[in-house]
Amino acid sequence: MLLLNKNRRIAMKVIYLTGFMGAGKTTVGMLLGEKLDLPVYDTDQQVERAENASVKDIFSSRGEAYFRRLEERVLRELPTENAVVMTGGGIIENPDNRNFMRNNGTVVFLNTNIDIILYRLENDTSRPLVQGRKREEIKKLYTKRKPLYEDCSLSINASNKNPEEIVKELEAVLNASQLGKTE
Ligand SMILES: Nc1ncnc2c1ncn2[C@@H]1O[C@H](COP(=O)(O)OP(=O)(O)OP(=O)(O)O)[C@@H](O)[C@H]1O
Ligand SMILES: O=C(O)C1=C[C@@H](O)[C@@H](O)[C@H](O)C1
Ligand SMILES: [Mg+2]
Repeated sequence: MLLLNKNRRIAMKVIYLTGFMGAGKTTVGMLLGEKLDLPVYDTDQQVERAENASVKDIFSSRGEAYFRRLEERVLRELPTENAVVMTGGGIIENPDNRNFMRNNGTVVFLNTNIDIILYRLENDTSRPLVQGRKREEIKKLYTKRKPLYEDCSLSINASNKNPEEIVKELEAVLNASQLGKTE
């Protein structure tokens, strides 16, 4: 049975949180993990741990392709049961990653309006794909990726809501989507 009530839970597939940079994956994921009493993992943090370097430094010293290979590897090394996994914003660009997440868990797209995201990212210096880029370029990347986020996921409207409201809605949607399913 896949139930989101921790008192009744036997086993649960991983909840993968996807979405653009700044969408709120880490904020919402931490809260969701707390509420469901599940461990949380963040693929960016796992990559950083594996390399003992920041995402920014990995991009600048080894390049994006190298980062993407590490990202693909850590995704596969993480638990595939009873966990919340927050993913890097670009993880869905790789179709193998989308299939992996779809096959191993419930994929949730945190759908946050691009204007809110741009506001949040305005003074960011930690995200290599934001730094030095014009708003229009970031918007273009978002537009290119949006169908990929939507492709594999349950979509949650995360704009103009506080993290608690998003988690509440997420729990309701996940419970509804899992009703009647048994394993
Ligand atoms: N629902 C929300 N309402 C208001 N602010 C939020 C909300 N969710 C997140 N934030 C704020 O937006 C910023 C980005 O959030 P967060 O780091 O959780 O995004 P992310 O999706 O994990 O980004 P990244 O892809 O870069 O890891 C943070 O400053 C966070 O406090
Ligand atoms: O959107 C992206 O491609 C990225 C998002 C971040 O989470 C990091 O994974 C990295 O900065 C790349
Ligand atoms: Mg994050």
